[in-house]
Amino acid sequence: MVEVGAQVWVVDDDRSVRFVLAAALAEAGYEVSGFESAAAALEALAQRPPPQLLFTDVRMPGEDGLVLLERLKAAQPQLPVIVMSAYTDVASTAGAFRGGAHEFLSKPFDLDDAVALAARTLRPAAMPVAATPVVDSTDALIGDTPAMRELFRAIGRLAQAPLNVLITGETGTGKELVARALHRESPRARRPFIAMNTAAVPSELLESELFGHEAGAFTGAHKRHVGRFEQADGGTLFLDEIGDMPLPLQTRLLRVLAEAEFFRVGGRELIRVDVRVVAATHQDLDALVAGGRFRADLLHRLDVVRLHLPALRERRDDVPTLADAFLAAAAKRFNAPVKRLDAGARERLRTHDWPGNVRELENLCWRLAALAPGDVIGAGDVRAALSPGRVAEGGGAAAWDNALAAWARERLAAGEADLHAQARERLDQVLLDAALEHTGGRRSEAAARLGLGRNTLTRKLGPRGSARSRPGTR
Ligand SMILES: Nc1ncnc2c1ncn2[C@@H]1O[C@H](COP(=O)(O)OP(=O)(O)OP(=O)(O)O)[C@@H](O)[C@H]1O
Repeated sequence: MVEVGAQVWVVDDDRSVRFVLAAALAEAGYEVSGFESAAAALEALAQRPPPQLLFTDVRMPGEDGLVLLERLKAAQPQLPVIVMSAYTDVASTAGAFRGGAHEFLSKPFDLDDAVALAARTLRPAAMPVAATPVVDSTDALIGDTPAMRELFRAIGRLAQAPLNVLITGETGTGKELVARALHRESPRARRPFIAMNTAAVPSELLESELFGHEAGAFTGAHKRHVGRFEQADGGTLFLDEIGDMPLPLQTRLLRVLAEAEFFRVGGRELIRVDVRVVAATHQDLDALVAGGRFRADLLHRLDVVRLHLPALRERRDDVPTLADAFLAAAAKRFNAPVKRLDAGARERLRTHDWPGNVRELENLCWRLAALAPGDVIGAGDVRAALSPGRVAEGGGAAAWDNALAAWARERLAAGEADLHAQARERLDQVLLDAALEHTGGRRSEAAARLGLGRNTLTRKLGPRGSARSRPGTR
């Protein structure tokens, strides 16, 4: 039942917003008063009974809507406040929810939605939200499409709640950035954010990575190691690629999540932790559960709330904005003037399919910033940078392509026939050497980093393998 006759206040310096919202609410049966500033609303509050619901804009001359929210929450903690703003970034939505906003309404909004929201709000009692210190925002999530605005609202709201969150979405859609935003805007912001990519750690090391081990717990464990759970105490643990977690470890993780305590590997001391777990995956976990490869009970525990990140091709209007931001970041890093995209380039970017999502776009922009001649980037430059073989990864890809093409041309000119086999062998060698160097000779880790099985890596290493890996390493 809508509480008809309830008092609703609308605070906005924009007369037309005030007018149309007040009219729509009045038509729905509410008693509406409009105010053009925070000061006017506060003054009225000192003189008459408070309303049952208040809508406020954020940016207004004088004190802004968030200050008004703060004052209202101090004076009338139970009064639900709906914050309206054209700025739907995470910092704004989180700021509003942190200040105790009941809801966040992105402008421009549909009047019917606003009225429905008022009705919903006035039905049950409003939920008070704990206040926390404001934290600076970095790693801004960019996006202005409806899907992203919805996501930002959800992040703002969820950051305050001590719930586990599961983030789904294709590779490169920004899952880690969302996890960081959830942490940054949460009451845990001053404690650590610890990330672990399940797929990047060899399965035999995962348990000790997560829970730590005591000295001598297994061969090679010379010193006590504090696991990620302990490192994240009081903060947030981000478990990326959770779908890759082996079943036995899923069982252990489930137990730890249920009990908030565990033993280090080989340890006797019971470790208690207070950790919020945010997990992410690009896989369909429900399908993995159906196939018996992921525990249903673990999924339920991680998936208290699910945030889905749309693929970039589902929000094409964000592409030019993201591209501008990446070009600006690249220019800053190169200490060079910012390159601009002309209309053709923007359209070419918008219509690309982006299998690698935002990461692919980011890499492309860095290539364009480094390689496109001139300060204005045209459709031709974009097309060249998008040409096959250059799409997915890495700022050095263009140089690599050029070197490979030169090599191929040379061999073809020399009349050679089995170029592909030769190229593959070189590719394997270069990748393996780089990965082994990176991991200090640890083969399992090198294989995981390359996305190869350990047996495949050993096969590729061939006879040279035994000479290369260090004694005692795995
Ligand atoms: N909305 C966004 N605004 C700005 N940058 C973004 C956005 N989404 C993603 N990025 C950038 O794209 C890159 C990939 O993002 P991120 O690592 O969060 O993706 P992911 O979904 O976790 O990828 P994966 O599944 O491969 O781990 C990062 O450099 C990130 O900063």
